[in-house]
Amino acid sequence: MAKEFTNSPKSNLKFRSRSSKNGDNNGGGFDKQERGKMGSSKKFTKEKTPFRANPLKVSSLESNKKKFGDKRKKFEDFSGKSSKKSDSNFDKKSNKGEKKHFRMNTVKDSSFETGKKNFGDKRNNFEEGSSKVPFLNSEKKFWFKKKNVEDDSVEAKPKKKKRVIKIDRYDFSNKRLDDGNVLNEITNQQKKKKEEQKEDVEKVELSMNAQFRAIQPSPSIFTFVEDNLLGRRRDIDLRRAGYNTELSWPLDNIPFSTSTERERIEESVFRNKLEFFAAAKVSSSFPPPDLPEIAFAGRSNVGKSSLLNSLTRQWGVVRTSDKPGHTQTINFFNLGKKLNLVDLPGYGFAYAKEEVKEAWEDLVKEYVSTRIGLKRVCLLIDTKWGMKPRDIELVHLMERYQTKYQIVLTKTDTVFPLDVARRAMQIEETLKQHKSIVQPVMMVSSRSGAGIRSLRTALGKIARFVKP
Ligand SMILES: Nc1nc2c(ncn2[C@@H]2O[C@H](COP(=O)(O)OP(=O)(O)OP(=O)(O)O)[C@@H](O)[C@H]2O)c(=O)[nH]1
Ligand SMILES: [Mg+2]
Repeated sequence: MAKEFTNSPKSNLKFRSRSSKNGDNNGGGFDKQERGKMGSSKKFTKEKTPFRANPLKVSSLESNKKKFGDKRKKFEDFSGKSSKKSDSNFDKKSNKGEKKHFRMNTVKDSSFETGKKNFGDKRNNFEEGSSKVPFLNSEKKFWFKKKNVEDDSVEAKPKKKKRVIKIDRYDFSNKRLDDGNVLNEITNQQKKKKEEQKEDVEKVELSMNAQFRAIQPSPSIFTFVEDNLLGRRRDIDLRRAGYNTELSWPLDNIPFSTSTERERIEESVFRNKLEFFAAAKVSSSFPPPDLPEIAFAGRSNVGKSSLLNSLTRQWGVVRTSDKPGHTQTINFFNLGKKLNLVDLPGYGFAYAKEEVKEAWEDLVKEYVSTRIGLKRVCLLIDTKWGMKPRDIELVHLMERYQTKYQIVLTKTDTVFPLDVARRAMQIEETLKQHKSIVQPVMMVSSRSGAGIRSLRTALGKIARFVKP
């Protein structure tokens, strides 16, 4: 049904409140639908006692009326046909006896005219037969049709491919660095890398361990280990073998021990009194080479000084310490005017400045390569860790200068007997091509005294062939 908007106070208020609710700005509160209706069939009638909410609107209406009112009258008078048309359009209310009409919008009016041309007689027919608004109906139909056509076209058209954007996870050039996610990604990647590196290191270590475990010691080495009670042993095993386990090693300071003590020193040369007689920081302060010398070389803390004490059973003559780098000079000891024992400063890890350590190393190298009267260098290797690059470096140096050297595995009491045998086997295998090496590899523990007797025997031979 065609609605009528009268300027009655009630209707006006209603209208305003609805438009303001919707927040619509279409022509001072008219929504689109209402406008369409208005353009097609609605009339704005002016009541006798109008109430105008908006004085501006009223003034504009009045001015419109002034502008077009007279012209329209003239036009109606001039052409009856056109006036009829205009009546059918605008003067629908004329049937109800209202006198004055005015247009709200001239543009709408013209569009209405064109609409009328298009729909022409049909509309008139409809108006006669039906009370519904024909233009609206036709518009609705048109809209439905349009929708259907759109649906068809959607079905007919091939589906558009989705645009896939590939993102490079490692490309941060286009991202803000202060973005938390990006930072998280970076830290995650760094963590992953570190873990991978750790795994790689572990793999290498594992493979080295696996290689070590695969070593099969020769029967001669293994029997030597067992005979000398080398390696970590239970007290009961040591007692059964005749050792007095109640004697701690510093108390075992008896050069001429009897069977009731731990072990008798059979090699006479080592029963002699051990006397310190020279220390050298530079090669120029080395003492004259009167007696044959046996030097003890090796990394810091490997147990050089302890071995000297253990060999002679004269604890305290050679100072020892659990702090690496304790011995900082080349110390010369005389043993019964038959043999000189030389305690060398350690190389590698030590609590000392780099320059100082380098100076020690150079001094040791100079000593082992140039010292006249040096009969043997005992190269001490920690049984647990094996040979390190600095040890190999020294070996090469001694090979070059044809200095006789013998490998002595120390601290054998810290590992299992089988591992002692494996380590000895491993070193023998790696150095078997070398010419200046004196076989076999010796294995000792200054703490338990295991293997010391065998080392005395091996070193005692050097003193025996020395002419007085
Ligand atoms: N378990 C065990 N510990 C030992 C053995 N020999 C030495 N040690 C210990 O190893 C540490 C270092 O001993 P040192 O004789 O001073 O070693 P070093 O090679 O002279 O050390 P630097 O003088 O620094 O080159 C000391 O705490 C000793 O008690 C051993 O056979 N077994
Ligand atoms: Mg020392």
